[in-house]
Amino acid sequence: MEVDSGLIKRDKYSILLPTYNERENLPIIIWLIIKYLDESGVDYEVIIIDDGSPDGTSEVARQLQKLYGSSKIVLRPREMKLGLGTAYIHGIQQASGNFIIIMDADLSHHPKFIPEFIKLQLKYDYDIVSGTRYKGSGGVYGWDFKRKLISRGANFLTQLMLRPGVSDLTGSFRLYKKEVLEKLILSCVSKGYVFQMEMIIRARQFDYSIGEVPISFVDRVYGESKLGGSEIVQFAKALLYLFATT
Ligand SMILES: Nc1nc2c(ncn2[C@@H]2O[C@H](COP(=O)(O)OP(=O)(O)O[C@H]3O[C@H](CO)[C@@H](O)[C@H](O)[C@@H]3O)[C@@H](O)[C@H]2O)c(=O)[nH]1
Repeated sequence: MEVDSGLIKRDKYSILLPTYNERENLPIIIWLIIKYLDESGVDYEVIIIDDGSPDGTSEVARQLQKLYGSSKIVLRPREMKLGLGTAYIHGIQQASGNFIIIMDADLSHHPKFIPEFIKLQLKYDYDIVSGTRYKGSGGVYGWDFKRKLISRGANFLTQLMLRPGVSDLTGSFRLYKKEVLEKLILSCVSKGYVFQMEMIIRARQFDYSIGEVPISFVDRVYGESKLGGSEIVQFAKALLYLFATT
């Protein structure tokens, strides 16, 4: 799909892929990103931010860089596990694009949606385009009842308490103008998964425009989610903090 050959020439998209134990998923997600973005004709790079995964993800990443070239695949120098929030910050520091796309590396987020994000951003000049599982044709596939309840509950409570007017607050598949993401990251206090929700709340504070693209979220086939009880506690604390301070 051609996105818009007139407008996109000046733009570059940096796709941030945080990884922790994604050895099996990484070659597939990279292949899919390259397929869909080469077809759409945009200029892009993929930045793999691995946290010293013990399963050898970084070795797979190095092989992929050799295969596709270092202008397309950028790697963060080897790090110990510093967490998702820090991974995003390191990714942005390495990004040479004027737009940043954040997505999971575990095949939950299909790269076929990226050209839709780009098209919507170009049409309305949105500061952020957020993937939504909870609007229009969006959906979640493969989660058990408990996980669906956690996600729905987190979204419902946040809508009720903070009224951000964005349908999916906990998802992480998003496109940002780079300067917008830099400002948001500096203003966010949360670490871990809850960070995604705070980004939207802060974006509303700064009056950034946000568009939404319905996406299908498919639970990973290989590997395990890193969401645990501590992330849920962190979410609840952050929600109360934001409710009290915004
Ligand atoms: N570098 C790095 N990457 C990490 C870390 N923890 C997780 N990741 C990477 O971040 C992505 C998402 O991690 P998962 O642990 O698989 O997330 P999930 O449970 O499927 O949760 C998804 O849905 C949530 C909302 O329902 C989202 O909040 C979350 O961001 C993610 O999209 C994957 O690419 C994973 O390898 C970390 O500490 N460091």
